[in-house]
Amino acid sequence: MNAISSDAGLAEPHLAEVLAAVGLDVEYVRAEGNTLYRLDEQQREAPVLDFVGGFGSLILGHNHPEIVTYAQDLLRSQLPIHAQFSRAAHADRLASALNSVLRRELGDDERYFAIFANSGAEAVEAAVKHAEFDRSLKLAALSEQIDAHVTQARSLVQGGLAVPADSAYARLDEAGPSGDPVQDLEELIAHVERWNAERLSTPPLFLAPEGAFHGKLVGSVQLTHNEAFRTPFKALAAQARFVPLDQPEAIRKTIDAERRVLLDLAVTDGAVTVVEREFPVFCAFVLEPIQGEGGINMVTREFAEAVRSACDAIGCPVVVDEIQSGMGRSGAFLASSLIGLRGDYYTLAKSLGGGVAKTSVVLIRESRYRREFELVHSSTFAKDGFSSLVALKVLELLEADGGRLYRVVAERGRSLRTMLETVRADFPDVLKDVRGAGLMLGVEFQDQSGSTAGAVRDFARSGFLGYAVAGYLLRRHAVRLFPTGSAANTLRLEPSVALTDDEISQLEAALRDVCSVLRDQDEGRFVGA
Ligand SMILES: Cc1ncc(COP(=O)(O)O)c(C/N=C/c2cc(O)cc(-c3ccccn3)n2)c1O
Repeated sequence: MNAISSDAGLAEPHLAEVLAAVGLDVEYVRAEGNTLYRLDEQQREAPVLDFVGGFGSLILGHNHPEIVTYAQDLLRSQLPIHAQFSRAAHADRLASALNSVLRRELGDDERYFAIFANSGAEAVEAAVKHAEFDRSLKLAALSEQIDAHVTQARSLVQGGLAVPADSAYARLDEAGPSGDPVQDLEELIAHVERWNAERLSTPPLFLAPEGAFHGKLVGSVQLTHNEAFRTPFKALAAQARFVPLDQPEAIRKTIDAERRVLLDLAVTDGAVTVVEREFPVFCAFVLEPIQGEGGINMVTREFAEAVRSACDAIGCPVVVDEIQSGMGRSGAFLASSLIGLRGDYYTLAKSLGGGVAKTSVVLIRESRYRREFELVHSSTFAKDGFSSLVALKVLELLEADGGRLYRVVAERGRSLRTMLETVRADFPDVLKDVRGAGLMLGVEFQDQSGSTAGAVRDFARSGFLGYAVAGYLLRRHAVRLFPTGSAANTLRLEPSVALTDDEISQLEAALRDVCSVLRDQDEGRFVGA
């Protein structure tokens, strides 16, 4: 491994340089289950135990035999993969199957409408677009109500049946009635229309927890907390207000701080008054029940209840992003069901494609769904026959035998977590925390900025310790883990449900070794080949 050094005043190393420097830039030639294969110096296949798991895309593992065989049979059958503007029977069946799973998991019969896409971020974009479509229709209805009230007030004043109330003049900062109630009302109406026009032109806001990751496309990247990903593109899309995951009370404070009203006219007992109507500033609250890219952070039941309560109070939809935590990875189909969080929208992707197809979906509960949205949103490849049928097969495997695989995920997750906790207990000076649920776990390493091992110190100070540790584990133990851009000291573990005790033991030996090297501050071993 080539150490990197920011002490020498070199420009900050880029991730690609770091991956190469620590030996992570490996080409893999085959994959199955939890194993990737590289070629060694003799061009022979060498196994690598993979805990990255496609960043949560492989709950069934690499190239699951039933999925691969099914995909091969589909292609041989010459099924229509792209037959847009026809009855998308396979996508409809997939939507129906997803509804059955949600009905089972959520325990109620409300229907969810499916909008399919091709990637996780695209599903989030569709969710954001639908939420804004819904907000814009609400605003249009509110504006129509206000226009009707203005017309009514104008008719009554012109008919001598009403006059502006004294309190109305306070809005105009005027001494009082001019003697011409018709003229006074017109001034009042002009004030109301100016006020409302200014607010109606205000872009919406989103709410998301600190540490959020929802993709890197134009709209979704503004819901991603990592400033390096988000701030260069701020000008392109509506902004989010981020709330700390450990401060549920911050949600209402943030909402209150952004409160806006529209002005309306009311006529009571012949007096025209100005009344305030809530302006829907927030378009949606978007959150992951278990933050992945943010470093495996759990949303608590308390935070979930605060989100639901605050959003219900302002009529704002809750978008539960299960793109990484869903599809059984937590030990339930939806990780949010483990904390009692009921979404108005759910996004799914990654493992929905079974490790061989690319597909995603946003599911919107019927009471929130705007059917007109389908006329303004589409995608060439979404709902394609191949991906829809593969996703159906994935659901069939997950739901088989009364959800046996979810129970296996929970049991394998307990075994993996027990091992990680044991290693952390033996190396408290090296491992800081173990977090997560099911087979979505994270191990946070202690800061090593003060290490006497120069390379360890440099990597830690450059924010690349996690990648350096990952490089050591790959080079020395043929075990593959990664940190994420937003939590560089936390290695994430997202293996498939096929995880074996031997694979857990192999990981344990690797972790104990690297923890010993860090505890001993043994630079030679850390950077060795
Ligand atoms: C909750 C959630 N919502 C939307 C998305 C976006 O999905 P797409 O990537 O399919 O567009 C993701 C995709 N996750 C990507 C991801 C998740 C993660 O935990 C780490 C890394 C990553 C990628 C490269 C280097 C290091 N880390 N990438 C997600 O996890």
